[in-house]
Amino acid sequence: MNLTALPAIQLNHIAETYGTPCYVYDHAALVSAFQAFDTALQGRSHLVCFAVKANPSLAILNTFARLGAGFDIVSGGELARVIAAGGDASKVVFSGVGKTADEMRQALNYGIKCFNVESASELSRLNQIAGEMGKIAPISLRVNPDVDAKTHPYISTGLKGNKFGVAHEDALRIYQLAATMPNLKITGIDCHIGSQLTETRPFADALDRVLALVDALSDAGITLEHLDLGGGLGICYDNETPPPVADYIAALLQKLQGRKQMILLEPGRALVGNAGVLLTRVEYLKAGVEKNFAIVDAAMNDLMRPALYDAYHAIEPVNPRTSPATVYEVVGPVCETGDFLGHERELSLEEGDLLAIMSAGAYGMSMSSNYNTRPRVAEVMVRDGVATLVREREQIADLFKLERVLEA
Ligand SMILES: Cc1ncc(COP(=O)(O)O)c(C=O)c1O
Ligand SMILES: N[C@@H](CCCC[NH3+])C(=O)O
Repeated sequence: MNLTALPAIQLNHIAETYGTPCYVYDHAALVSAFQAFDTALQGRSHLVCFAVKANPSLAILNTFARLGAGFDIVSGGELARVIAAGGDASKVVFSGVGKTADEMRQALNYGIKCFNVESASELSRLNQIAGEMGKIAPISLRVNPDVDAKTHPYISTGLKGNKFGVAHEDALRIYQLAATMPNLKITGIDCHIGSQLTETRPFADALDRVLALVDALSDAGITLEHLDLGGGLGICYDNETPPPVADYIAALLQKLQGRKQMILLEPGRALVGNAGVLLTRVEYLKAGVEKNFAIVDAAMNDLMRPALYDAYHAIEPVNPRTSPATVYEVVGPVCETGDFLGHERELSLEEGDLLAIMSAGAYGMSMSSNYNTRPRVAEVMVRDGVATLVREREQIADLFKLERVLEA
């Protein structure tokens, strides 16, 4: 996202009206990111399932639902959000290695499109629960293709040693097992190899492995209605050069020529990452012995990606100054040395300045916490120049309203 998308005058106004820290989302950027996927898939039966974990804001889910999106969920909570936001349960796929019995019941009751099953044990549990409910559960197996996604190890999911999916070499056998289970219907195959991928190659390699399985399944008499190729397309945070959506999809479609199945994708970051910024104000400037610190009012609990993955987010002054820049560590008020938002940033700052932490629309608010008893921040969406508060800032009393002290 570049700051010209949301003019400084508007960001200043949002900060004054709703306070900081505050996430701000650009509706037009959300729409155009979704349309890039949808358009590239035109002419194929397809469903773009937004990965809710990237940003579960009701306003964002509702924006995508209106555009016809499906949703990739990983919990009963995410399913409830999709429904609350006006999403269509019949366009929901349910991923995740640890689905509980209650979550399975909830999803069966809503009539989701497909369970992306990640183990043989999960298959048995789902078969049993569907049977108890007198329902047939639509399933695909999430296959782990053992392909290196070439991304941060914490967010790589398609290698043999990862907990996700069933091993490629076990998949045929487990599909055959599924075919014997009376309360399951095999509808697809699923594969997701990791997040923030910046090359097409790992996607293409994974697809080759998936298609080899599709053919083996077909030879074994198991036909599929859809192929779910997961999410994972990266965005530019700094100087990465991920393929444009159209090129990434063209590379997949080239391999899918002659195949009739519906194509599902589960993008998260690519739909929301560059549609959001985190606004924060400089509280103090502090000259240390070795480093200068810009202490801002946002912290690792609001945006944990830098602390967790050493991830880079550009930091831009909303109202740039012309005075000479200083090199700052941009840090928050949390009591951890790992509480930083940016290292060695050249900025010209004064206390009270407003900063925008860029590319914060994905895995920002969704991974925020109340660490240090900090209320989660407000969220604002801008559509056609109008800013709307889509989530109120938490009140401190909210943070302990579920707690009790022991009686004396
Ligand atoms: C199963 C599954 N699908 C989709 C996604 C979305 O990934 P991304 O935000 O990288 O597109 C994830 C997260 O990596 C995931 O685990
Ligand atoms: N939370 C990660 C992405 C994880 C994807 C979840 N499967 C990030 O911020 O980059």
